[in-house]
Amino acid sequence: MIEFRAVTKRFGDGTVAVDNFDIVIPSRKITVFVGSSGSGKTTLLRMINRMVDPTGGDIEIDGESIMQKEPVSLRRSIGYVMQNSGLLPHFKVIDNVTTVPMLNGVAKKQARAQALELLDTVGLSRSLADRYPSQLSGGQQQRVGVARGLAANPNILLMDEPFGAVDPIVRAELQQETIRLQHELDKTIVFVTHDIDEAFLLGDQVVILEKGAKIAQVGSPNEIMANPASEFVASFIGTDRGKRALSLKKTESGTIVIDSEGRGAGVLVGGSEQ
Ligand SMILES: Nc1ncnc2c1ncn2[C@@H]1O[C@H](COP(=O)(O)OP(=O)(O)OP(=O)(O)O)[C@@H](O)[C@H]1O
Repeated sequence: MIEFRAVTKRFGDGTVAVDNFDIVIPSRKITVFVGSSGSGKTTLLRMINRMVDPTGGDIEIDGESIMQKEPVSLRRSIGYVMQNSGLLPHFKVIDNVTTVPMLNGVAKKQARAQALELLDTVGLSRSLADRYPSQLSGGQQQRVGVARGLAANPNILLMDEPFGAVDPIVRAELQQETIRLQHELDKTIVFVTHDIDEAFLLGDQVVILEKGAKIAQVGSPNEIMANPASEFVASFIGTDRGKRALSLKKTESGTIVIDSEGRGAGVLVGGSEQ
């Protein structure tokens, strides 16, 4: 469990990126921070592994304050996957994946064997191990980024807009892979996105943020969709329009579900129409 308690981050120029933020992030689930640009998502994520230190409040991992931990070893014990994969361009795939375990003292041979297994885990062929990042597609690079994030076998995986730069089809694949990996590996994943559809697809817990990381609503996707806490949330998640604003329409051949534009979206199965 990760707990933020009254966490504030004021940068040197006076910008308050995070203002008095509280949340409990449960273990072995996916928590998604979602909000528009500048709402403080990345700052929140980076405070968990002390890439950024809070200026107020405290963050605990399993009851221990991270401020008591040595930043470099903390960072190496938590996986981090960023947009554009963040791979080292002059390192082969295999060396990108083995870097952190070897810094942690794992012998090279063992680190390489584990890295090849991780390529299997993230759905990449082992034949790509000796390529350089520039010789991979964007989606493959992101998979290597995930393998690298998992390399030190962390309990916690931080993912910062990891699929923002890939095309929609590959993105959908990578989203499904993330769900599969979480089920298989049982990690605590904290995921940042500005895409509410991605947040609802991946999140067990979704945290909708406004400027200053003010929580507009926190809950499961179903809770938020069924009961948006404010007009801001309703508008952000789109329950007032498009494919999430569904209604029933009786037609001569039966009742169908339509979206806000009147397009057929499906039928109700197994439930009451009332
Ligand atoms: N090093 C810094 N110095 C000063 N201000 C910063 C710094 N890093 C971030 N900020 C500011 O803090 C606020 C939150 O930034 P942050 O990157 O956390 O937002 P975000 O929600 O992740 O945005 P995006 O989706 O665009 O990445 C913004 O106003 C940003 O300009």
